[in-house]
Amino acid sequence: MKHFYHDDSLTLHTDLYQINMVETYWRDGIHNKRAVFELFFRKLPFGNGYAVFAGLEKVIQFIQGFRFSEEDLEYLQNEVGYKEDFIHYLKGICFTGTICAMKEGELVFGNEPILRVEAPLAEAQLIETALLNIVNYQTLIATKASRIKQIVGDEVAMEFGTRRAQEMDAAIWGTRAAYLAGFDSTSNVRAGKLFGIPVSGTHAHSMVQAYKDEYTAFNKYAETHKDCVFLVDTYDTLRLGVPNAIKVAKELGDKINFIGIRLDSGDLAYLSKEARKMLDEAGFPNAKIVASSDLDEYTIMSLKSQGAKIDSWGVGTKLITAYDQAALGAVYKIVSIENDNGKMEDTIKISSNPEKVTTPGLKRVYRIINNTNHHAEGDYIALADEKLPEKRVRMFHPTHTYMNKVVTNFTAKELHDEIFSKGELVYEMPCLEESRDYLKQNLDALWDEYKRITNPEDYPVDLSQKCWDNKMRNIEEVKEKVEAMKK
Ligand SMILES: Nc1ncnc2c1ncn2[C@@H]1O[C@H](COP(=O)(O)OP(=O)(O)OP(=O)(O)O)[C@@H](O)[C@H]1O
Ligand SMILES: O=P(O)(O)OC[C@H]1O[C@H](OP(=O)(O)OP(=O)(O)O)[C@H](O)[C@@H]1O
Ligand SMILES: O=C(O)c1cccnc1
Repeated sequence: MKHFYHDDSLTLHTDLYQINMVETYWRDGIHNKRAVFELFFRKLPFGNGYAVFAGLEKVIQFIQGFRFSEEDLEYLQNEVGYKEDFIHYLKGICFTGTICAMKEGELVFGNEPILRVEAPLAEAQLIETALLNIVNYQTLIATKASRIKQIVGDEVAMEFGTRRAQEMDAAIWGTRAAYLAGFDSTSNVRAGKLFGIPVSGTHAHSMVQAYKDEYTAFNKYAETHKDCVFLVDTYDTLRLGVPNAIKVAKELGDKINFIGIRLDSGDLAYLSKEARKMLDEAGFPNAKIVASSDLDEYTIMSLKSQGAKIDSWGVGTKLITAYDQAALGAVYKIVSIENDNGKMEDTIKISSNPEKVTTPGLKRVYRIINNTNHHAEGDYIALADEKLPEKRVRMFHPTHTYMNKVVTNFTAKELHDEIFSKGELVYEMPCLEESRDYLKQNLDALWDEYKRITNPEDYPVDLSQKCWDNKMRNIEEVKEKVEAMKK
C-alpha cells in the first residue's frame, strides 16, 4: 500500500463481498431493484428467556453518515482495484430507503425481525455488515446487563468494565447498553459525557500502595473528596482495611461523607458480613458495602443466597465482554425483491435445518397483550398487508404446529416504528432515560416464567396463518424448481 488513509469514514465498515456483489448488481443493471431485508437472531443468548434490543441510536448515526468519502473511493480504486466507472457510481450513493425497527429497550425473541430495511438492493447490501455489527454487540450486552440487574434487584449495579472491554468503542457502547438495561452508573467518564449516564467510582489499590498505608491514603483522599468509599482489601481486609476506614471516618466526622467501603477480593460473603458488623458497631449503620471482583449474575446470586451484606455491585469483565457468550448471532436475510415486472416477489432460503429456513415476505410483528392481566401472550408475525383479527387470534408454533392456543380480549401492539422513510430520518429517538423506562415497563408485562435466568419457558413467537401458508407455498415452489432441474 502506497500510503495510509486517515479519515475514519464508517461507510467502508463493511465486508468486501458486499461491495463485490454491488459491482455485480450494478454492471448487470439490477442495483436499484427494491429489496427487503430483515435483521433477526435465531437463538436467545445466555440461555435467557428474552433479549433487550439496543443499537438503534448508533444505527441512525451510521445511516446518516452513509456516503463514501474521497479517501474511501481513492482507497477502493487505488488499493483494492475497482474500476473508475464503478467508483463513480459509488460516489453518488447514500441511503434512500426505508428502515423500520423496534424501539431500544424492546424485548426481542428468536426469529422475529428486529429491524427491516426496504431499499435499492445495492444500498441494502452495503449497510448489512455495520447494522449487524452494531445490533449484535449492543443487544448482547444489554441482555447480559438485564440478567445481572434482575439478580441485583433494587440494589445498585455499577458498570466497571472499560479496562477489560474489547477496545474503546465496545466500552462506550457497551456501557450505554448496560445503562439502558438497568445499570445505575458507569465508571467511564467519556460515556457519562456522551450519554448523560451517571458516573461513579471509588479508588484503586495503587493509591493505597502509593501512600504505603491505608490510614494515610484514606486521609489524603478525604482531604480532596467529600464523598468517600475506601478500598479495604489491599493488605488485610478485616485486620487493617476496615479498621482504618472506620478510624478515618470517625476522626473526620462531618468533614466527609463516609459512603462506605469496597471489597475486591477474598470471600465476599464472609468479609461483607464481618465488615457489616464492624461498621454497625462503630456507629456507621448507613455505610454501604460495595463489592467487585469478577462478578456476574451467578456469583451475585450465590453471594445473596449466602446472606452477603453487599449494597452495591461493581461489574466489569463478565458484563462488558459478554463473558459466557461471545456473540449474539443475528443475521440479515433478504425476504422479498422486485421482479422484472416491477412487482415485489417473496424469496426464501431453504435449509435442511427447519430453524434456518427463512420466512418470506414483508412482515409486521405484533405483541399480543392480554387485556385482563396486561401480560404478553406472545409475538405474532403477520404479512404486512394482512388485516389482524380483532377479537380472536389463533397462535401456533411455526415448526411444532400442534402447540397452539386461542387468545381473545387482547391488544395487538405493533413493534416496529418507521425510522427512515425514503432516506429521511422520520423518527424522534427517545432519550436514554425514556428507553430505560420503556424496558422496565416491558419487563413488568412479561411473565416471571420468561424472566428467570436459568431454564426459562419458551416465549411464543408465532406466524399468522397467512404468513405460514405463504412460507409453505414458497418452500413447495422451490422444491418443484429443484425437481424440475433434476429432470
Ligand atoms: N462467597 C463467595 N461465593 C461465591 N463466589 C465468591 C465468593 N467470594 C468471592 N467469590 C468469587 O470468587 C472469585 C474469586 O476470584 P479469585 O480467585 O481471582 O480471587 P480474589 O479473591 O478476587 O483475589 P485476587 O483479586 O487477589 O486475585 C471471584 O469471581 C469472586 O467474585
Ligand atoms: O472484576 P471486574 O468485574 O472486571 O471489575 C473491575 C475490576 O477492575 C479493577 O481491578 P484492577 O485489578 O484492574 O484494578 P485495581 O488495581 O484497582 O484493583 C477493580 O478492582 C475490579 O476488580
Ligand atoms: O471506581 C471503582 O471502584 C472502579 C472502577 C473501574 C474498575 N474497577 C473499579
